[in-house]
Amino acid sequence: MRIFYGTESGNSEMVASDIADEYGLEAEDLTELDADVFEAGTLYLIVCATHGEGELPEGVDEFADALRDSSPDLTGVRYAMFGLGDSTYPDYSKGSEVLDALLAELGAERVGEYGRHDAAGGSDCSEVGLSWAEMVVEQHALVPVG
Ligand SMILES: Cc1cc2nc3c(=O)[nH]c(=O)nc-3n(C[C@H](O)[C@H](O)[C@H](O)COP(=O)(O)O)c2cc1C
Repeated sequence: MRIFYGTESGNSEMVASDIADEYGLEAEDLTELDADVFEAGTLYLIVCATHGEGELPEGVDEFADALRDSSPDLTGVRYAMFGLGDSTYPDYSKGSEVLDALLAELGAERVGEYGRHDAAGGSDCSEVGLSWAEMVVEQHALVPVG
C-alpha cells in the first residue's frame, strides 16, 4: 500500500501523513511522482484537495497531464480517494474528482467509499481521514498493513 497527497495549504499533507504514521508508511507528494508510479497489485490511498475553481492543487495538474500524455494501462491498480474541499465553493471537492476520473479512464479500479472532508463543516480533517482509511484498509488491503 502507498499513500499519495495533493495539497496547496497543507491539509491534505497532514491527513496523508497521519494515515501514513498509522500504517508505518511515508506519505508521498503527488507533485514529486512520475506518471509511471502505479503498479498493478498495489493499493493506493490518495488524499487530494481542490483549488482554483474546482481544480487540482498546483503541481498536481502537471502530474495529471503527464498521466494523460503517457496514458499507462492501469488495469489491476486499485486506489481509494479522499477529497478535501469546502462546500461554500460552487465546485465542491471537484479537484480530487479530476484525478479520480483520469485513473478510472486509464483502467484503475476505485475501491471503498469516496472519502470527503468539507472545510465548511467544522470537522477535523485528520480524524475524518483516519476513519476513512481504516475502513478502506480493513475492507480492501489484501495483506495486513503495519
Ligand atoms: C484559493 C482557494 C480556492 C479553493 N477552491 C475550492 C473549490 O473550488 N472547491 C472546493 O471544494 N474547495 C476549494 N477550496 C478549499 C480547499 O480545498 C480546502 O480548504 C482544503 O482543505 C485545502 O486543502 P489543502 O490544504 O490540502 O490544500 C479552495 C481554497 C482556496 C484557498
